[in-house]
Amino acid sequence: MDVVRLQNIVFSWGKDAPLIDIPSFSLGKGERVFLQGASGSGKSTLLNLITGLLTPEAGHMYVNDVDVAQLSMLRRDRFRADNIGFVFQSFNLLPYLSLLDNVVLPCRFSTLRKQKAIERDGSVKRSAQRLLSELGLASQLKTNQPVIQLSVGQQQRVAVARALIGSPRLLIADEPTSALDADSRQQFLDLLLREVKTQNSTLLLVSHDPVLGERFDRSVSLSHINSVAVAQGVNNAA
Ligand SMILES: Nc1ncnc2c1ncn2[C@@H]1O[C@H](COP(=O)(O)OP(=O)(O)OP(=O)(O)O)[C@@H](O)[C@H]1O
Repeated sequence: MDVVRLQNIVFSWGKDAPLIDIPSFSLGKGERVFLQGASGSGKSTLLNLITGLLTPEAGHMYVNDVDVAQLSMLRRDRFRADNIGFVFQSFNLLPYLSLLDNVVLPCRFSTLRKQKAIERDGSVKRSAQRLLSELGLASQLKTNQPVIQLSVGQQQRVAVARALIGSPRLLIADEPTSALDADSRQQFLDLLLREVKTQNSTLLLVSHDPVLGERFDRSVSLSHINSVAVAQGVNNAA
């Protein structure tokens, strides 16, 4: 079964010519896909379309067989909270909350993820503790300090635990390794790929670092799936 299926998706920013025109693109259940492309080619825009933060002008955007673009904004927000975990370049953690409080947040917004966390670990708190321990943050968990006191690499792992709690079917990661050095990048990827596999979630990760692509089930270049040629882009993903 496909977790994500795009059909004839067209999107433009304002009155500009289309940036995205994708006849067909899909992600299978449990598949881990690396997305690369020139700077400015529309990778982040595509991720925002898949998550329903942006609405296409035409086409169908199915996530778990639900056409996200057809949902009202309220239902889209609920659908996103239930089904999609995010890891952003800037983490988007709440700096003065503890690591545990940051990780449990998605379960406050999604009853489905809360139920799944409870089914798996007995409680949301225990699920957050398990993920943080598996991600190497057991000692930080004991002091449960505000995330602002953690290193960049540690904050990144908190962001991964938050994205994974309640086993969302789809994980979206936009340049999640850009703040890390080469060794830390590989370690971070080890953790992310392992956890995603354990949960049988589908992963779509965007990065400019083509070396990381070797670790994925499939590597996709946006220019290969997008009919629009973006001339102004600087191809730093070659
Ligand atoms: N909010 C916005 N309003 C108008 N145009 C936008 C907006 N966000 C992005 N764009 C434009 O869409 C194009 C694609 O941007 P996007 O961020 O999706 O590219 P990207 O491939 O993720 O780039 P990068 O690799 O540099 O992060 C750019 O020309 C950008 O200026």
